[in-house]
Formats: sequence, C-alpha cells, structure tokens
Amino acid sequence: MWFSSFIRRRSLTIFVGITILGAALLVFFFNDKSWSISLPHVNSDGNIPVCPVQRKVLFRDRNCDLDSPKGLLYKQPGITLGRCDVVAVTPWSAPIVWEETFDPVLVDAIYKPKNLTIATTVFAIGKYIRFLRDFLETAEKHFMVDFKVHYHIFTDQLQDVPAVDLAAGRKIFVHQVPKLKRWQDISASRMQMIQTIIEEQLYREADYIYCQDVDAKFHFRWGAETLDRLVGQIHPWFYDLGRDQFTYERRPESTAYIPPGEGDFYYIGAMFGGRVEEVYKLVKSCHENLEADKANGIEAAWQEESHLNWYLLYNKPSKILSPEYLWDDLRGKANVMKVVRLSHILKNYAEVRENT
Ligand SMILES: CC(=O)N[C@H]1[C@@H](OP(=O)(O)OP(=O)(O)OC[C@H]2O[C@@H](n3ccc(=O)[nH]c3=O)[C@H](O)[C@@H]2O)O[C@H](CO)[C@H](O)[C@@H]1O
Ligand SMILES: [Mn+2]
Repeated sequence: MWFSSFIRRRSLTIFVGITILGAALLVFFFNDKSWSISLPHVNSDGNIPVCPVQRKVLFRDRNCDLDSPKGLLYKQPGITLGRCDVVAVTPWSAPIVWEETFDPVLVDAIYKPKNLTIATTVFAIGKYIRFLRDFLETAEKHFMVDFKVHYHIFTDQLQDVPAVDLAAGRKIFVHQVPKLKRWQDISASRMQMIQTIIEEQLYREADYIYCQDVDAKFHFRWGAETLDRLVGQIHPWFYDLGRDQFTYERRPESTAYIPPGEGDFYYIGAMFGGRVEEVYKLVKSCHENLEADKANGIEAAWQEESHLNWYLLYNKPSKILSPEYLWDDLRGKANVMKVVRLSHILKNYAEVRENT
C-alpha cells in the first residue's frame, strides 16, 4: 500500500517534471523566434543575450496589433476621395506618407497605448555641435510628442551638449566618439556606431529607432504615422526626377553598385528608421559593404547614402516618408508640400565641414 502510493507519488513527480521541462524547452525554442535575428559572430559572454542553440540576439518583444479604441470618432476613410496630387503607395504596396493621407488623432489613439520607446540617433561632431540645440528644442515640440523618446547623441565634445528641457519620459544619452578627419568618414562611420549602440543597448531598450542628421529643425508634427518595420526617406532633391538622374553608385566595382535601369526612389542618408531589429540588419549590411569597398580601394559616390540606397532597393522599405518629413530650406516651397515637418537648414559647407 505504502509502496504503491510511493510509486504513484514518484510517477506524478516525474510526470510534472517532464511537463515543466517540455514547456520550458518549447518557450526556449519558439518564444524568441519572431523577434530575433542571426548574429553568428557574437559570443555568449558579451552583454547581448544570445540563445546558445540558435545564436540569435533577443530583441524586445512588442505588440504590433493596430488596436483601435472603441467609441473613437474620426472622419470616414475614403476609397475614391483623398489626395489625388501625390502617389501614396509604392508598387510593392508600402504607404508613402503625406499630409492628409493619415488621421493624426486616430494614429495617436492606436500607438500611444503601446508604451513604445523610440530611440533617435544624432551625431554632432566637430563644428556640427552648433546645430544640436535647435535640433533638440524643435524635436521636443514636434518629434513623437507624448511618446517615450531616447535621444542618443554621439559627439566628441561632451561638455558642449546643451541642457534642453525634456518632456516627461524623454531622455538624452550622450556617447563620446572620436572626431575623424574627413567629413565623408564622419558621416559614413555612423553606420558602424549605430550597429554598436544597438548591440550594446538599444536591442533591449527601444522598440523603434530613427537615425537623423543634426543640421535640421522640426517645424510640424513628425509623429507615429512614421512607425513601421523599415522606413526610408525620399531625398528632397530627387523626388521629382527619373531614376537615371539619381546619384546612385554606378561603378560595378563597388558593393553599392546599382545598374542603369534599376531603382525605385532616391533615399536620403540623413534619415532612415524602423524597428530596431530591421535597422540593425540595415546598418550592419551597410557597414560591411563600406568596409569591403575600403579594402578594395573604392569609396561609393555618396558614402553611406549610396550603400543605404543599395540596401533599400533590394530590401524594400515597408513605409516611405514623403519629402515633408525631410525637406531642404534651399529648395524653397513646393506645391506638392502642404506642410514641412523637418527641414535641413542652410549651412556654409566650406566653413562647417572638416576637409572642404
Ligand atoms: C544636400 C546634400 O548634398 N546632401 C548630402 C550630404 O548631406 P549633408 O550635407 O546633409 O551632410 P552633412 O554635412 O550634414 O553630414 C551628415 C551628418 O553627419 C554628421 N557630421 C558630419 C560632419 C561633421 O563634421 N560632423 C558631423 O557631426 C552630422 O550629424 C551631419 O548632420 O552628404 C550626405 C553624404 O554624406 C548625403 O549624400 C546627402 O544627400
Ligand atoms: Mn545634413
């Protein structure tokens, strides 16, 4: 009697044990699948959690459902009415975001409850530190207002980072970096530094990351309508030109080479973004291709911008921002633009750049 109850208890313990072990293994193998990417070169003794079997970095999980609150009233969406003067979708069905193609109230109602953290990287090296105050102050007025924003500032002058009043939930992180000699290298090295900051910190702290130039000011809402998996920004100088006029890299020796007859849009290097894991793949690829070119003694026509254009041609962005989201003050006003949300300011290249 005692013996059989002992057997029963033992069997129960073994059964429960196996069940728990099985469940743990299932969680281990399947739970991280959707938000992880291969990273074979990272050691598990680094500070990135890497699944030892799959060797994958574990990015933050997040809710991507477009939950809409009950009872929210907004204008009925049109099927035949709307903006007719611009194209608002690409041939691969990604939205191109223009004023009046989205409802800001509805967008905010969908995205604000998600408690997202949006990282933005901005480099202010050498004389470019002078642009940082305006960038940050105007961002506080217009960039992802009411969202948690982490500004990651990369500079060689820690003491000159301005003290700017930040709204609740928004933070500044400052990273010291060396000043390289050529402006081309300063601009291009951003790919590697963004890769590193994602590996060290952002994979666990941020949901989205937007990488911006510092010599720009926000003027109008730049909000959650820009959030998506992988986001490219149309260059304000090329939005109305044919692909043969794009300044892609045209030498086959470069890894950024785009043959004649190919190309969708010309994307600007001054803004790209999306979910952290997608931007990670982008910056890692661009960095590797920049290095491969360097080893081959070739520099693409527009450095990292050429590599970005190559990447986005063969890895299509899931959302594209119209020139409203990065205009150039030099271009004056364009009829197609109902608003200018962020614009590159006029600057004296010869005075501000290191080696011109
Ligand atoms: C209008 C135009 O021609 N735009 C091109 C030009 O952008 P930009 O003229 O906008 O390049 P830029 O001089 O603003 O450099 C890009 C960014 O690198 C950082 N930075 C650069 C230099 C420096 O000394 N310190 C520093 O911090 C800073 O964040 C700056 O915003 O060049 C880029 C390539 O690099 C792209 O090809 C752009 O399409
Ligand atoms: Mn710039």
